[in-house]
Amino acid sequence: MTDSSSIRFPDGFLWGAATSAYQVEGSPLADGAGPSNWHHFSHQPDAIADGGTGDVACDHYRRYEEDVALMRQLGLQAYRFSVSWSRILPEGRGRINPAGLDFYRRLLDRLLEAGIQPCATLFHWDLPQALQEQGGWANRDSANWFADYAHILFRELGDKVPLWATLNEPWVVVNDGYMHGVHAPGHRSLDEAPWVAHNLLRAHALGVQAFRADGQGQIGLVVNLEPKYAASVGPDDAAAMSRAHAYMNRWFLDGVMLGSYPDELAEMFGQHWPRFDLADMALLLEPFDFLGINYYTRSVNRDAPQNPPPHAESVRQEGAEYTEMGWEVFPEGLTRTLQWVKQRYGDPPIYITENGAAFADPPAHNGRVADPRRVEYLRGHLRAAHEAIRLGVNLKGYFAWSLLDNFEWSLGYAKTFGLVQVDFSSQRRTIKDSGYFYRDVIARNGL
Ligand SMILES: N#[N+]C[C@@H]1[C@@H](O)[C@H](O)[C@@H](O)[C@@H]2O[C@H]12
Repeated sequence: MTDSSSIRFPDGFLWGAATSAYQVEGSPLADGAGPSNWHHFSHQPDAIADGGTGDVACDHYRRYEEDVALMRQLGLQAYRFSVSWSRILPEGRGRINPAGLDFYRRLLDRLLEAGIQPCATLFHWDLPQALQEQGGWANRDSANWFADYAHILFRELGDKVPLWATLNEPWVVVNDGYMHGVHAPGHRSLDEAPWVAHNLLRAHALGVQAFRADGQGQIGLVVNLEPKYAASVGPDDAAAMSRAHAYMNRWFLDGVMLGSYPDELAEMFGQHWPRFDLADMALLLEPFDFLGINYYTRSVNRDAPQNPPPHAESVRQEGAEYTEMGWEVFPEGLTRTLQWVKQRYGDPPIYITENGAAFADPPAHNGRVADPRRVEYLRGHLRAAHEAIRLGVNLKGYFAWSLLDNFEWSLGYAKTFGLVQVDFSSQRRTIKDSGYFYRDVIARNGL
C-alpha cells in the first residue's frame, strides 16, 4: 500500500537538479574550446547506441538563460552542473581559453540572479582529448594536471560557487571506460584500471588541497553507490555479493575515508593489482567537506567466475519494477545505503547528488508530459531519504537527475531522465508532470 502520510524535511534542506557539461551543453568546440575524450569517443563508429553525439545535446551552451528560467519556474534552490575542462584548457594544460571561463561566469551570474545556488563539479567524465593522448588517467601526472585545472577554476570562479565537487562517479570512469570499454576512452585493461582509480583519487585529494589554498565554500566527492544483495543463501552467491560490494561501493570510499583499498580487490585482480605507495594512501585521506551520493537502484548478485572482477552478475527479480535502464526500482536501498555510509565512514555530511529514473515518456501533448512512473519513483525515494534522516543520517540536500532529458552517454538520447522533456528536433522544453510534482515538493519542503 502506498504511504500517503505527509513528511517534512529539515529547515534548510537543499533542493536541486543536476546535469553535466557533455550531456547538455552541445557546442563542444565553440569559442576556442578543445575536444574532450567524449567528443572523440562519441564520434567513433558504433560507440553510441543511436549514433548520437554531444555536438548539440540540449544546446545548453546557447540556451542556458532559458534553462535558468526553467529552473526558476521549478523553484530549484540549487543547480548541480559540471565544467568542461577542455573549454577552460583546450589542451588540458597551459593555455587558458578566456571564452570558456566567460561562459561559466555568465551561467553563474544568471543562477545567482535567480537565487539558485550553483554546485559545480570539476570533472564529470569529459577529459581533454589532448590529455587522453598523453595516457589520460592512467598517467600518474594526471593528478597534477587536474590540480592545476582546479586551481584555475577556484581562482576564476570561486567567488560564485559555494559547493564544489572534484569528481563525479570515478568508479564509472574505471568500470565503463577501462574495464568494459563502453565509455571513453574505450579501454579493457585489468592493468590500467587499478592505476586509473588510484590516480583519480590522487587527483581528488590534490584538488581538495588546491581548494584549501584558493577556494571558498565547501568541496566534496561524488560517488555512485548501489547496495548489493545475494541471489541465494548459498556461499558462492554470498561471496559474489561481497566482492561486488567491495568493487563498487567500498573501492573509492575506503580509499579516501579509510586510506586503504578493500583486500578483496587485490584478490580479484590478482597479479594485475599494483602495490601502492604508503605516501599515496596517506594523501588520499585529505579531508573534504561532504560526500555526494548518486543513487539509482540495487543489484542482486550471483557468482560468475567467468566474468572479469568482481566475478559476479546481477539477477533480474521476478515481479519487481524496472526502469528503461534495466534498473530495479528499489527505494529502500537508498535508506540502507545512507545508513551504511553513516556507520562505516563516520557520519559525513551527505547530499544526494543524483537520483532519478529513465522511463519511456510520451511526447508532449497540449503542453503536458504525463510521466506518472517518474512521479512515483521520486515520491518513493524522497520517502526513503526522509527515513534515513529520521534514522540520524546527516543528509543536507537532494538533486534530481536530471533537469533535462539529455545525452545518456553510450545509450545516446533514447533514455530520458529529465524533469523537463527536450524535443531534440526543435529544442523545445516542456516541464513534465514530475517537474511540477518536484516543484510542489520544494515549495512544501516535503511530501
Ligand atoms: N546512467 N545514467 C544516469 C546518470 C548519468 O546520466 C550521469 O551522468 C551519471 O553521473 C550517473 O549515471 C547516472
